[in-house]
Amino acid sequence: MSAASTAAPPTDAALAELADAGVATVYEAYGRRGLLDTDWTPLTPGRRTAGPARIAFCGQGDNRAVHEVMPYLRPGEVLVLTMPDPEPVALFGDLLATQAAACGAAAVLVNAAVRDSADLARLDFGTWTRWRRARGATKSERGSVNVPVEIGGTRVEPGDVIVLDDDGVTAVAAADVAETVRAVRGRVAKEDGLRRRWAAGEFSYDAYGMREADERETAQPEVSPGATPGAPS
Ligand SMILES: O=C([O-])CC(=O)C(=O)O
Ligand SMILES: [Mg+2]
Repeated sequence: MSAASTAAPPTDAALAELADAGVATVYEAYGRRGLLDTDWTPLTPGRRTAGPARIAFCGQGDNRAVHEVMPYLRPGEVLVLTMPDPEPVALFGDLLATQAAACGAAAVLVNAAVRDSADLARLDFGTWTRWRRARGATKSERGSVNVPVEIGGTRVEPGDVIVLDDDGVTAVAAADVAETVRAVRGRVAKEDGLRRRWAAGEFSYDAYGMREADERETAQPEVSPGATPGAPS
């Protein structure tokens, strides 16, 4: 995503609109960009949320950077945790989650494992993780905090808006949030209109001209190259 530092922080209203629209709609409205294109498990299915990224890039199998990033975490932010080569090591559990809750995190995204997952599921914020695994992280490598990272093929900068729901996770560059909210509104209105038509019995196959094109193609006799139309083959 683009440089976050120059963009004004997103408004609560913009974040609420992106969260309500959900991952698939935001990703489509953003021109099919920003998807953190890998498998995510939400610990509390049914939840939709959005917030600016607060990032810790951990050492391999190590969560010292998660401890280091915690004092930076602000209300409404999405804590993003990753490591060079994601593997099922628990970077995050109940005790770190208790700190994130006290800071007012909107969500936690763990590109590794979490543990104590039943406790995490009871908290006010949602946790999205690659794996659930008890395997413990070391606490010795410094890592980096408040740095860009790449997750699921998408570069995420601190402050980019992360949108999370049951479908997965997508990101919008901080500088593109206002424009994306407008595009999301357009898409939601368009889909509302289509939903009404489909509910009334109309078919997209007809409305999109697919049936007509298919029938036209079927009606045309197939002519093999070099053959004389009408001549027996
Ligand atoms: O301590 C850890 O490394 C992770 C954990 O289980 C917790 O935060 O409760
Ligand atoms: Mg624990």
